[in-house]
Amino acid sequence: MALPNGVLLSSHELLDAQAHVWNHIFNFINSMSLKCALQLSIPDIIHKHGKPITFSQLIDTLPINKSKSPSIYRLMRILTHSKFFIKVKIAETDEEGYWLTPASRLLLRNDPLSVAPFALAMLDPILVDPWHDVSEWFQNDSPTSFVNTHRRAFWELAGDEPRMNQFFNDAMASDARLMSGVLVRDCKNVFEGLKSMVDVGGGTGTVAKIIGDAFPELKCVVLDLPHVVDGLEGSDNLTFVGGDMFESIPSADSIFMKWILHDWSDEECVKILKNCKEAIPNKENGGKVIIVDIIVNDEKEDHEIVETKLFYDMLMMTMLTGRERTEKEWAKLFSDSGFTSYKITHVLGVRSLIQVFS
Ligand SMILES: C[S@@+](CC[C@H](N)C(=O)[O-])C[C@H]1O[C@@H](n2cnc3c(N)ncnc32)[C@H](O)[C@@H]1O
Ligand SMILES: O=c1cc(-c2ccc(O)c(O)c2)oc2c(O)c(O)ccc12
Repeated sequence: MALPNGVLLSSHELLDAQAHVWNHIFNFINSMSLKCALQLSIPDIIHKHGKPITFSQLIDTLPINKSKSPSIYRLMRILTHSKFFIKVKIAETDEEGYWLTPASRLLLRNDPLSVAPFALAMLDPILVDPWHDVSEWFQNDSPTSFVNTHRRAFWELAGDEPRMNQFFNDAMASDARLMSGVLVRDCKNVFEGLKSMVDVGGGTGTVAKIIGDAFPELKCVVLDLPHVVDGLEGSDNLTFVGGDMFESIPSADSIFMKWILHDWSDEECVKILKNCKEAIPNKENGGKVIIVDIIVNDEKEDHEIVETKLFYDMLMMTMLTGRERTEKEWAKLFSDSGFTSYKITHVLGVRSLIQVFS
């Protein structure tokens, strides 16, 4: 069979191509099915049930119009296919029931590590609408597609929409809990021996509290915008400072930045990193910047991991002026800011830990 441009394809190739296109057209159905299950609290219902739940038990518990029950079967079928639920045999009755997978355990609402707030924030129309206008953004002079759609920057809108602000802060805090647990468990050596650390853009201090508790000798300072840290209480080894990382960063022998640099352009990152360098006065004594962020590496990695990183890159492009970077691009930022060496540790899933030295 020939395509209009004369390329010859077998029937098999043609049908595969069609399936590939359809799969991509409907990719959003994965996201929206997930959103629907979260809004109906299906993971929580199964968790509360304490053992695999049969279809009829699930229907009895769900707050739905019961005439729609057969459609729940279809929702559960696609979410089982995408590994959010599994079907298992229930020993006593020989019936089948739905049970949670590691992915849906992360969607339980009251779990400290819950990704549910992040999912609900990212799938809210406010954050989905700008995706419809990306091509328009390419053609005009708006800084981001988000600004093009909403006429104001992300933070300005978060300030006016309490629902968005709450979702976003909860989303950041749950990731911070998940990640700091892994950091103090698997990356102890990175923090051992440090006397002071500033968590730049550390939000409400979730990471600093967990690291500070694991290393009581370490004095932690959280620097964030005044409206974020105003009124927050510190502790023996934790203080909050309201300020602007583009102006100056308090002095310490180490600086920590999680999920900061990917929000910003190269020029902005160099400004922040130069301020970090200024803040570390005692360069002989092991001063360093500790970065937790994505490194794009499209050659050696699993397809799903690479795709997730590229999703993040598009997210940063659409919502903010940031980007995800390859190791080479990171190295250039470090040398442009006056640092001499860096060391990468890959222990944090999609993200990496980078230590940067003066
Ligand atoms: C993506 S969040 C990351 C929060 C935290 N590091 C985490 O990973 O959970 C970015 C943070 O940077 C803060 N931020 C934005 N602009 C800033 C500035 N100019 N100076 C200091 N902090 C800033 C925001 O308030 C927000 O808390
Ligand atoms: O939607 C997002 C928005 C922001 C964000 C907005 C304004 C800022 O001034 C800032 O510093 C960060 O950051 C994100 C992020 O870091 C993620 O990993 C995922 C999503 C987002």
